[in-house]
Amino acid sequence: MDFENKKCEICGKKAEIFLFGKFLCKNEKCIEEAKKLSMARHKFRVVAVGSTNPVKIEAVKEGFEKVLGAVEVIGVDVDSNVSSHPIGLEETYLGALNRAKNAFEKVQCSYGVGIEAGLIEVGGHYIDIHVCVVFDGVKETVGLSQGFEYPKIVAENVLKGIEGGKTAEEISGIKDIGKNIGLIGYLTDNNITRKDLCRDSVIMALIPRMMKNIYLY
Ligand SMILES: O=P(O)(O)OP(=O)(O)OP(=O)(O)OC[C@H]1O[C@@H](n2cnc3c(O)ncnc32)[C@H](O)[C@@H]1O
Ligand SMILES: [Mg+2]
Repeated sequence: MDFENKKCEICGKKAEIFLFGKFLCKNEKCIEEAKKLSMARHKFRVVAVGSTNPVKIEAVKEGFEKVLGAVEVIGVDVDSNVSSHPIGLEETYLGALNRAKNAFEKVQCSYGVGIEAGLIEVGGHYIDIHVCVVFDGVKETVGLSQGFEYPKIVAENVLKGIEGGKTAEEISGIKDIGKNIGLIGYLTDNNITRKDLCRDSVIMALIPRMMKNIYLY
């Protein structure tokens, strides 16, 4: 980036860095001021989630607040236009993208967000992964969660067309497990919950939207 003749947008001295969407000198006070101004820009924004699953809605709220600041999150029932338990990264991504775009169309919002859990196979192991897509009406950004290996019976049932959540309920004895701690919560004694996986995927999808990164994407 060319800093020739560029002035710090806070104090007017020679600019040496580009941060929070501003040319800045390296003075701590200027950097702090620019950070405050950039956060102030992210006042209440409406974010529409393409799901009514409380785990996903809460995860989107926490992920956005961690990265972009205060938001109002609304969950809406939309079609993913993929199977109920997608297999393969491509189909899972498509489900998340469709949810994000459909939610964006349904609600007057700044961002539409889709989170889709899918099953990916690697080396004969079946991994549960969450894909998040954030759509702003023009471009989408994408992120993935940590993945964990599904117990064999769960993976086999998904391949037979039985949603993972159903088998997960049988294994754990927890009704609607996909709408609370998730199979991952049961398997890890709540050290990691499904909300954590969903929130991670949201934060990953927001990296390209952080002020300091925008010009890199
Ligand atoms: O209402 P939606 O948004 O569809 O919420 P969902 O829980 O069905 O979420 P997905 O469609 O994205 O998930 C596809 C399937 O994967 C299951 N699933 C994924 N991760 C899970 C977990 O950690 N615990 C239980 N089920 C899980 C989920 O229950 C679904 O049957
Ligand atoms: Mg579902």
